[in-house]
Amino acid sequence: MSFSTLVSDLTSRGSDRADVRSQYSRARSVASTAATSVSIAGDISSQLHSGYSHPLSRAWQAERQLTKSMLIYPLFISDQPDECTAIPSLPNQSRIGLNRLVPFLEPLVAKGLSSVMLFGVPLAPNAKDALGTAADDPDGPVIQAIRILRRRFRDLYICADVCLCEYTSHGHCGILRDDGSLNNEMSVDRISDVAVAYADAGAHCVAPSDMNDGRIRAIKLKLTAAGINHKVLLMSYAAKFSGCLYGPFRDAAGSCPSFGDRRCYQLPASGRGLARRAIRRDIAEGADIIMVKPAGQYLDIISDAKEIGSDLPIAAYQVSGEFAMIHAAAKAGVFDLKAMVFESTDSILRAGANIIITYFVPELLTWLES
Ligand SMILES: NCc1[nH]cc(CCC(=O)O)c1CC(=O)O
Ligand SMILES: [Zn+2]
Ligand SMILES: [Zn+2]
Repeated sequence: MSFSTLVSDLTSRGSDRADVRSQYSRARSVASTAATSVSIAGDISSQLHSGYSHPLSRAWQAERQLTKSMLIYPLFISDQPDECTAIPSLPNQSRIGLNRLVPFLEPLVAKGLSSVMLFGVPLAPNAKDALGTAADDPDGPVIQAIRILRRRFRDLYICADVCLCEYTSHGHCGILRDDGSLNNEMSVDRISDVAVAYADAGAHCVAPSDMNDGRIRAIKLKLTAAGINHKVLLMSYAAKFSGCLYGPFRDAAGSCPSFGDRRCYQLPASGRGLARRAIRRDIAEGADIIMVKPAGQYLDIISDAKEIGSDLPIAAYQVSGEFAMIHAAAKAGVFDLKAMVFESTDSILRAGANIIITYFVPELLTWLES
């Protein structure tokens, strides 16, 4: 670090004057010793502070910069057509009914929104049962939303999350045996039917988040049998970790399990090897996109996914808990919201993702404008 960059670093960090003065004199004494002991010509490779305080020269350091086309915005579609209810644990996010969907999205599409991920929220009494029947109800929120969006927004890319937990009475991501454990075979059969129903309604991409073994292959086979495989991408939530970052989502979607937890089908936080196996397995089964979720706490897994799936797009889901944490910390004055959001998305891109699913999409569309 040269003397002048050290000083400009110190001043730009906003230290107060006295502080800067004392650090300045310390820097000067360091610099003067350095000047006598280091030959400038002999050690050029140690000089990394070559003037990147300018925003453009900072931007040039990035392998990839965030663009609007990398973003997918998650939406909670309610079965109550006129609903537009704020979700308390997810700042600025709402549950939206079918009648509110187009006016809600119009300004975002005008700002460059390119893709959404749909989650259905059945609120009607008796909407939930043991088989998650409402998941592929042709009049249900997801299938209807897909049809409306395809008709109204010609260029919008529509992804549909595929799972049963929003629709099952027990809140688990599949069909259960009498002893309460997941019946993998029945679950995969049901999940793959739901995926085909969403694809058939016009979803460009189906994204199974249930984690049942063998679902990627089953979905591919059924899409092929239905003659629509050529129209739809299959995005696998391949490396999905169980933890405490999904709480606000479960509030929003009403998908909290009524007993037990998701530990038998979601990965343990420490399970890097398991995640690598799941990524390899899902690629072998025919996944077109590999997703890692959550994002910020699992950057190494994103980088593993990029290495293992070097020929596939890699998506990262900055989940509800990450979003809520960043909001809460910004509100508490820990940092500036915008600066932190870009720091988080830069980290996700640096780790190797090229698609980011995040609740910050509306803000990012505004910030990426300038
Ligand atoms: N299969 C449900 C599902 N799909 C996406 C998320 C999490 C998204 C978020 O927290 O933002 C979850 C929650 C869960 O596994 O309980
Ligand atoms: Zn689920
Ligand atoms: Zn799930």
